[in-house]
Amino acid sequence: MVALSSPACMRAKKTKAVGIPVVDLSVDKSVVSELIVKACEEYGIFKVINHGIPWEVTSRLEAEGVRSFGKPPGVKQRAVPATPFGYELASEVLGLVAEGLWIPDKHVFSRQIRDVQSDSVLRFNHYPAVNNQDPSSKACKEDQIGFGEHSDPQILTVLRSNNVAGLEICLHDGFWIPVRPDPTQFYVIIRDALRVLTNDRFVSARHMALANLSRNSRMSMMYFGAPPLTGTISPLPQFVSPQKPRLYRAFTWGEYKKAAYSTRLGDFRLDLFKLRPSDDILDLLS
Ligand SMILES: O=C(O)CCC(=O)C(=O)O
Ligand SMILES: [Fe+2]
Repeated sequence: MVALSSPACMRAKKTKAVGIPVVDLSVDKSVVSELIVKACEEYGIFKVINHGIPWEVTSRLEAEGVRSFGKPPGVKQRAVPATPFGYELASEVLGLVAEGLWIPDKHVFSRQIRDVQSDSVLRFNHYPAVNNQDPSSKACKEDQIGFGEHSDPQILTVLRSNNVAGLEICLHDGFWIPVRPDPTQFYVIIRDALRVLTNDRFVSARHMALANLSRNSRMSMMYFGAPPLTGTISPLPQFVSPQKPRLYRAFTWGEYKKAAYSTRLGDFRLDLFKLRPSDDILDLLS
């Protein structure tokens, strides 16, 4: 399946040489948690190293993914129930996020994905190798989009790809930067629900994947950490003040998921849940 981009992303893309933050999980917790918070505020994405996930686990899962796809052409996606891949790492990162934000309840975020009813999934994307195309061709990049511009709706993503490039991230200032593939490490991407919980203190990075321009196929796997369908997503009191009024009404993950599936990939779905100055906050909270 090819996920087409919305017209909004057909504008010219700018790129700049900026590195994505790297977080070493083996160093002192207070240092790591501070770095993670900074990365979530400024980029909405970071790379984790020294994560403790054995290489055999990742490569076995990738081999399963490759087997499950077969060979027909086109970008394909396959979602399966979340396995331990990504789950432990996501929980650890969310604990560190709470610590870095000085929230006394260290499980305030990780609880959302640890619930037995959690709606988390594991997804494989496959971008087949290109055999008949000159990879250096000057074709417009927008014609080569494999997975269009979007932000992910859940809490956070743990992404790992093989050694073939394709993922790009949009920074605050509208610059797009390529995310260098690193099969031994993981990227963590902040998603819309975590952005809402922090009342926009964190950014949910818009990203896309280019169609494969390489002679090797690209395989990415992503753990999407999500709350249960009935789980409430609402700015936490710590992030709301007279200076920073509440930006969103409370909604359930089920509601947001429905909105995500009934809008186009590139739409800014959070706008549907934004409070307007005329909204009566007391009505919305009751
Ligand atoms: O395949 C990739 O690298 C990214 C795909 C993606 O953003 C998604 O599946 O949500
Ligand atoms: Fe995504």
